[in-house]
Amino acid sequence: MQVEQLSIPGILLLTPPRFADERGFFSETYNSRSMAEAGIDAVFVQDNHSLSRQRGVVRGLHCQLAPHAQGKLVRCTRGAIWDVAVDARQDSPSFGRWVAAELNAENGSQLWIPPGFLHGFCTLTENAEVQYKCTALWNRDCERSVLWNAPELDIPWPVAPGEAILSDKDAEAPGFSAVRNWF
Ligand SMILES: Cc1cn([C@H]2C[C@H](O)[C@@H](COP(=O)(O)OP(=O)(O)O[C@H]3O[C@H](C)C(=O)[C@H](O)[C@H]3O)O2)c(=O)[nH]c1=O
Repeated sequence: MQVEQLSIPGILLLTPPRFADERGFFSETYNSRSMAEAGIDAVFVQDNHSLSRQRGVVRGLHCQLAPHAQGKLVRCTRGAIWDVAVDARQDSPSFGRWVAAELNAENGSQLWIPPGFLHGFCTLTENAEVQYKCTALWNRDCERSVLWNAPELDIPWPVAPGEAILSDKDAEAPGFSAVRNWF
C-alpha cells in the first residue's frame, strides 16, 4: 500500500493496490496489518456512508470531543470529494492549520485523520458517496462544529460561499475561535 505523509504529521494519504483484470478490479480497502505497517494502530468501531447528490455539498467541519474523539479513515467510492482535516489540538505546532486531498472512486485513496482534528469535505461531482471508518461511536453530545469557511482557517474550498450546499447545523456553526482546549 502506498503511504504518503501529508504536511501535518499524523495525517496520511493511503492508496491500497488495485488488481485489475478484464472484469474490473479487486482491492483490499482495509487490512489491519497494512494499517499497522503504516503506523496506524487504531481500532475501528463504526463505519459511515454518506451520499451527497449535488456537486458543491459541504459537510463539516466536525469532530467529537473526548472521551468520544474519533479517528477517521475516509474514502470516496463514487464521484469525487475534496477532503479536509484541520488541526484542533490546542498545543499542536500546527493548531489551526489544514491539509486536504482529493479522494475519488478512480484513485481509491484514503485519508487517515487521527482524533484531534476537524473533518469536512466538499463534493466535486454529483452523487458523491463517502465511506469512512471511525475509532469511536457517534456521540451527539460530544459533537462539535466549526464553520467550514471560517476566515481564520483560510481554506481554499472548491466552491464559492454563496453556492455551497450546507445543512442548517453547518451553516450556523461558530468560527474557529470556538476551538479552545477541545483537545
Ligand atoms: C455523524 C452521525 C450522524 N448520525 C445521524 C444524525 C443525523 O440525523 C443524520 C445526519 O447527520 P449529520 O447531518 O451530522 O451528517 P454529516 O453532516 O454528514 O456529518 C458528518 O460529517 C463529517 C464529514 C464527519 O466527519 C462526521 O462523521 C459527521 O459529522 O445522521 C448518526 O446516526 N450517526 C453518526 O455517526
